Amino acid sequence: MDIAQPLLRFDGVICRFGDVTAVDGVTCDIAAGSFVALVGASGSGKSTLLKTVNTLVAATEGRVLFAQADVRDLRPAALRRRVGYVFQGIGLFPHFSVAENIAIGPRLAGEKLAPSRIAELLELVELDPAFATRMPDELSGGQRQRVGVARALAGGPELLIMDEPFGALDPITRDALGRKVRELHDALGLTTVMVTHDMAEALLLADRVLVMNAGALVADETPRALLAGAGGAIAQGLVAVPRQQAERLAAMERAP
Ligand SMILES: Nc1ncnc2c1ncn2[C@@H]1O[C@H](COP(=O)(O)OP(=O)(O)OP(=O)(O)O)[C@@H](O)[C@H]1O
Repeated sequence: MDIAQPLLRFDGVICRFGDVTAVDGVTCDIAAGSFVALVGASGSGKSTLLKTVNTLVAATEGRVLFAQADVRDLRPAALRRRVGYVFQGIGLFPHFSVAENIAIGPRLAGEKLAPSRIAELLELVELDPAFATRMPDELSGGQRQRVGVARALAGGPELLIMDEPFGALDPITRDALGRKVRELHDALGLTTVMVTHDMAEALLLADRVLVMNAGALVADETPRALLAGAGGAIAQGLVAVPRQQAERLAAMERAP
């Protein structure tokens, strides 16, 4: 692939649902190999924008290009294979085993995953391969999310898109899984776009942070630039939350 070309391009994307304009003209390139966090207030259009990538939502206007092809022109099976996703509300199939859940994408594309590949995927997300035969309700929330990540990686995707993947987890599991995903991103040479409500998570995991407000992109900065004050008032309002928490904790430590 031409390295000058982005892996993902949002080109004037607008998404309307009746009277609501959820995404209001987003234009942005995402380079291969980058880890991008998408943040912003509830209802700002993050999930909708992400869903245009795997065509769960169709752009009303504009285009989404994946490796220079309009996603609407790609065969769904090919798109599913090349774009792994972990989405809020799209959990594991409860009546399928862990192995069957992980293998579902390739199976829909007519390919059977070997047990050794399933074991390898479980090991990638630090689960014992013996989990393959378990049912989802026999797993903790964190383990289920790990299986969700393994499922997203099963087709050997180039792009990983994640919508609040760690939202329902306790802070320690959330931190561990976030680091694991960043490690997998680096090791597998992925391109990752992750929606998160947690600015600290975005700053710590991503190379680049996109901030949405009322359907529009209002900031596009590196974590370092955001911490140095860049990005404007909305971005800085989000950065202030973890910064003030850290300052309050530091003040408590200093207090007699
Ligand atoms: N299928 C839909 N039908 C109608 N309106 C929708 C639909 N999906 C999203 N919306 C609306 O579009 C706007 C943006 O929603 P979206 O879920 O993209 O925001 P978000 O930034 O991801 O929010 P959150 O952080 O709460 O998940 C909201 O006003 C929402 O109600």
